[in-house]
Amino acid sequence: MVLWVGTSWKMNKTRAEAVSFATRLRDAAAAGGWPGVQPFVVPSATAISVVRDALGPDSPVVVGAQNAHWEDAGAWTGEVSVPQVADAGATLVEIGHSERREHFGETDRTVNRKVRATLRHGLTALVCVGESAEVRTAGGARQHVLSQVAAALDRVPAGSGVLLAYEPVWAIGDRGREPTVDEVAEITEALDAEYSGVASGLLYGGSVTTANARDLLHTRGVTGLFVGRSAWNVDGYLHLLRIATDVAQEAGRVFATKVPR
Ligand SMILES: O=C(CO)COP(=O)(O)O
Repeated sequence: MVLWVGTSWKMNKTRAEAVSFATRLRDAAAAGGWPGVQPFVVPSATAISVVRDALGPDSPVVVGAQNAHWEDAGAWTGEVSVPQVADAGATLVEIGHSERREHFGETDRTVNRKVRATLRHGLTALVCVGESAEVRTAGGARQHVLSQVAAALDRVPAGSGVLLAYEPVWAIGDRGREPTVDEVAEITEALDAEYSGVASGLLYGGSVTTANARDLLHTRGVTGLFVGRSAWNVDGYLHLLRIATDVAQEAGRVFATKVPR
């Protein structure tokens, strides 16, 4: 068991900015790294290959893609496929982020197709789920998230290399509200009870900061963090990785000291 701590850069960073971030990460990894923590970065598709190269061949840092189509190739203008992002150096694909569900028509069905395509090619699928403010206010958060995960994992066997990220829509981004630990635990506990045998990690995402990361990592069911704004600056990300390393080494948690890419 490791703590997965990563960042999606969303639609940010030129290749030069991405390389400069990755170079600092490479140097920090060489200086001792983060025992018990699995770092990952999810650049725009344009920067996947330069980030992979800048990290170097033996880097412990996983590189991901923010999206990939369910078909391997074909007439799908504007899309990228799993084999294409793998060719660029990604070993993980983020699927079903709420911004993609809201703005780009992602549904539980397309999420499931993308998960299965990702696993078919041997990449890790990072499946994002989470309820809107309206659903939470109406008392349906737990049921909503459980049904999103059930749909995403339809016909996905246990131990396939799936990570889940619980990202409540109301907590994400500039207009997001920081959650309480109890709000997160209500969902992560339920996901842990239902899916700990299927998913190899359960991350929390949405308004994570260096101030709340420790508490979130101690929240029941949570085994990682998926971070936007607080990790877009490499110093912020390195700070979060140090916090996670401390949590990983605290008594009561047993983590591997070196994990494969
Ligand atoms: O969407 C997120 C990660 O996927 C979280 O974004 P923020 O950390 O900026 O709220």
